Amino acid sequence: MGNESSKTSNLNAPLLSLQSDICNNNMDHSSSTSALEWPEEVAKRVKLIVPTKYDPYQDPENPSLCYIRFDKEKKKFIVASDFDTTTTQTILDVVDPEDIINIKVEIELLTGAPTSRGQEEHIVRNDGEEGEQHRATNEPPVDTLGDTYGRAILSIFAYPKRNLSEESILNSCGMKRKPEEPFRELSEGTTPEEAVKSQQLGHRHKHHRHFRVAPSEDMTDLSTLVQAMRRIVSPVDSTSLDERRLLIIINPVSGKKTAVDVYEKTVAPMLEEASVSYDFFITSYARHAEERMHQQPTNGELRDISDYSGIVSIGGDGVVHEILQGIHSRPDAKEILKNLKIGMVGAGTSNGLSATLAHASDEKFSPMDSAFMIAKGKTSAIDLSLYETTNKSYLSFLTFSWAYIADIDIESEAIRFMGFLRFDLWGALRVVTLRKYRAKFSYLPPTEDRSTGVTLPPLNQPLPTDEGWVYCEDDFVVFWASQVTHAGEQMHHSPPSKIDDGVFNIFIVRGNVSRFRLALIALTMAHGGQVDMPCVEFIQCTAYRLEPITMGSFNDLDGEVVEPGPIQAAVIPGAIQAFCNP
Ligand SMILES: Nc1ncnc2c1ncn2[C@@H]1O[C@H](COP(=O)(O)OP(=O)(O)OP(=O)(O)O)[C@@H](O)[C@H]1O
Repeated sequence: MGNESSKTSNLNAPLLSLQSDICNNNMDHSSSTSALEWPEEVAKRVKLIVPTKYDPYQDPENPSLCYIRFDKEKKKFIVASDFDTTTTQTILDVVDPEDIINIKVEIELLTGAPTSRGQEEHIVRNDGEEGEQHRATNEPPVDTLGDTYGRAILSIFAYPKRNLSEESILNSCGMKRKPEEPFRELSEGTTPEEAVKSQQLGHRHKHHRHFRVAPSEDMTDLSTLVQAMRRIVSPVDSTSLDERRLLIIINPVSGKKTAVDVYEKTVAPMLEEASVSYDFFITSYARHAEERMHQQPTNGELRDISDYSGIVSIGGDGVVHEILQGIHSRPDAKEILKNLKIGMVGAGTSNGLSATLAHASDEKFSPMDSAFMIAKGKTSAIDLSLYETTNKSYLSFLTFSWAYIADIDIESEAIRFMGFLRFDLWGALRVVTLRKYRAKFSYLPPTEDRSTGVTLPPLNQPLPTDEGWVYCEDDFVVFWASQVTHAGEQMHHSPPSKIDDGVFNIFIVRGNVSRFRLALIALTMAHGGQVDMPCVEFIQCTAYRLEPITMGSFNDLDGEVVEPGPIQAAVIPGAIQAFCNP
């Protein structure tokens, strides 16, 4: 367990002459109103050199200048040749603050006499992008090292959605990147809602911007500008970015065994760009992640998880399940849940939590899109639930299934090598060999106030008769209780669910269903098409108890087999924060 590695990004090390406030992240996030306060006069004074990719023919001895302004109405940063929006100007670039994970001032070190050129004298570049080279350092930006001197680079680390080429970013905001063209309003017939919607498509991809700052005696303006930009980029993140420290848990055997690759190529580089510190470890055996959650001795080489602001898993839902059971076993579980944030980068077979968080945030499902949400740092409360079987209790985040779905999930383990296809094949088999299971099912419908959870009597004691509980006994084919919309990246099985609605949505098909109808339901449930079909019910409740009469199925909690027999559950509303942006 001692094989944990630590990464603390130092890319934001303070520049001597710029004062640490340019580079540190101690931002005042106290109110979203202050987030939109834009230092217009200061921004006019910060002159940037137009990158050669925008103007390849400019004179390097006398380069053109540009400025960053903030369009409050459209909520976009605009890089333009002029500040005056009423006169002719060139819009060079438009950057959506929502796409930005960090803004830094870095120093490019050069040798030789300072000139306005210097492109051919660059030293190192740290992000592997095309364009002018630079590197982050805490060296001073003046000539203090013999013939070495530095110049400031303003870097914007952004991940717009893939379908937006540079041109279409501009178009979606109604601004074309034509030289000498005045600022344009949204093109005819395009509503602001449509422009926003057009950005809700596509995967994210890396599109960073680097601007050389024109030499200036006074760097305070640059500091003020960067801080204002940062406030707009993350106005409500109460955790200072400096305080963020994540524990990344990687399951190398999840799904197609890509988790280590996903970490190295996608997650680690993005966290470093976002200046997030983190420790990571690769699991060596089943339940390794669960063990890691146990309290660490204070003198040990590992940090206790209470020292982290968040835990991120790279793998499947099984790792998240382990993480939650590990936390659940601690005496300080309540405190941990209150303070910890969780994130998931799906690299397993199903990836239900990751797909649900992406869906709730209008993001696509992919490692890059999930890593973006984690690096961006926005969080929202999600519900968890407490399940109890005869001898054990569990913290759950995803689904409980019994009968048809549990049989498919657990029995198809035998053909695990087939990936997600295993569920389709086993599903078809189970339609042919249809099984019905009898059970007593009791549930508590939600009331107006869902902010506090329900406390249930022990499983061996009767439920109250006078508090609105509904009781039934029936044959069931499908019994699938969810707190998430997706049980997997290709399984949008519970469209009525919301991550923080304080209820279970229980998808039920009773024993009177025909094979043909069940086949239709099975074919459509991957995209939620079963919702309005005959024989399909969605029951909302804040707590329930299931007492199987026909034995033989599995109790499948979050994709893991738990103790068979009677089971009961209650929602824990908004129990933990998750990295997402609903
Ligand atoms: N190093 C390891 N060797 C063997 N098993 C491991 C190791 N690390 C974790 N595990 C186990 O692997 C199991 C499956 O992991 P995980 O859920 O990440 O992948 P998956 O089953 O492919 O995805 P999903 O749960 O989304 O369907 C977990 O139950 C966990 O206990």
